[in-house]
Amino acid sequence: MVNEYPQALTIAGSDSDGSAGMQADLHTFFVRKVYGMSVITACVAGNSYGIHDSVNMPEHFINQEFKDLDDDFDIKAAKTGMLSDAKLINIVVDNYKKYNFGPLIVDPVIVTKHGAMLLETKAFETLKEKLVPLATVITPNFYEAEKLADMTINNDKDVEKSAQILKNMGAKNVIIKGKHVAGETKEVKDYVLLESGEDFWITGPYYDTTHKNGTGDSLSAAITAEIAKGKSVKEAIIIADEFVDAAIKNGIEVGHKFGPINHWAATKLDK
Ligand SMILES: Nc1ncnc2c1ncn2[C@@H]1O[C@H](COP(=O)(O)OP(=O)(O)O)[C@@H](O)[C@H]1O
Ligand SMILES: Cc1ncc(COP(=O)(O)OP(=O)(O)O)c(N)n1
Repeated sequence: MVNEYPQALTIAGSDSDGSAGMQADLHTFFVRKVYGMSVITACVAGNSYGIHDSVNMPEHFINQEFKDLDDDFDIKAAKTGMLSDAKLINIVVDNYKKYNFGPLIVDPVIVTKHGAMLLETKAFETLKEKLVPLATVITPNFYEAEKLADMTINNDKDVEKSAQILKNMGAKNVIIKGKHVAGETKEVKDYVLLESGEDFWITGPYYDTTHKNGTGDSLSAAITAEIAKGKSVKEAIIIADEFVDAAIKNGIEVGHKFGPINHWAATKLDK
């Protein structure tokens, strides 16, 4: 017997410790029951203590990855992650426009929660001009929203304003992940602004844990998986938020410092 599963793509960097980047995306695709494929843009060497080196993939190799996937598969949705610099953003944008891989979920990865820069500062303008307008959904964290909207965010009204700025740049739907500071935050709040103009906040408990690497990757990958299965953007965002909440709440003990979230914890939420 041959089973059919929707196919989804991550266009992202590889994270050697498996907690974030493409590995977190593929863990997420797997437990959300979509078949995951990858276009590797860069490779990061690191572990639970931090990131220690990275290299970008050559242009000809990335072009070949896109071509090979297009030649053979029926990808229903795709997401972007770490793109390192303006050159990689342009390569990805050109390939994405050339092929049909469905709705694009843009996780505008700039910096990890432990402070490692994954995108050159001088590439911010290219990200805004070239990639943001292609986004079916864009998923910045608080810091990324400030950088992309070019404003300081002090309160909920500012979060809403930054989402509208991203929408005006061409992103169809926006989710801004709330600010959270260990020891201070009691509740996490993500703000959603949909293409229709409908907007809402998703709130949940803050888990004080050192095991939360890859939360943003997993959220955007779960949105991608649910859209690949045919869910609406609104349904996909709500399911993905629940999924990441359960994966943070039930962490797994791997490594000696900052560890991963537990994608298995959330399989019971499968819908
Ligand atoms: N400690 C936490 N407790 C509960 N939810 C969290 C926690 N950290 C992140 N989240 C949630 O995980 C998702 C990803 O957010 P975030 O960690 O800010 O993204 P990023 O990894 O891009 O910085 C959001 O839905 C956010 O609300
Ligand atoms: C290769 C690679 N890509 C992305 C990240 C950052 O992942 P993200 O989920 O956005 O952020 P953290 O929750 O891990 O801070 C990464 N670390 N490596």
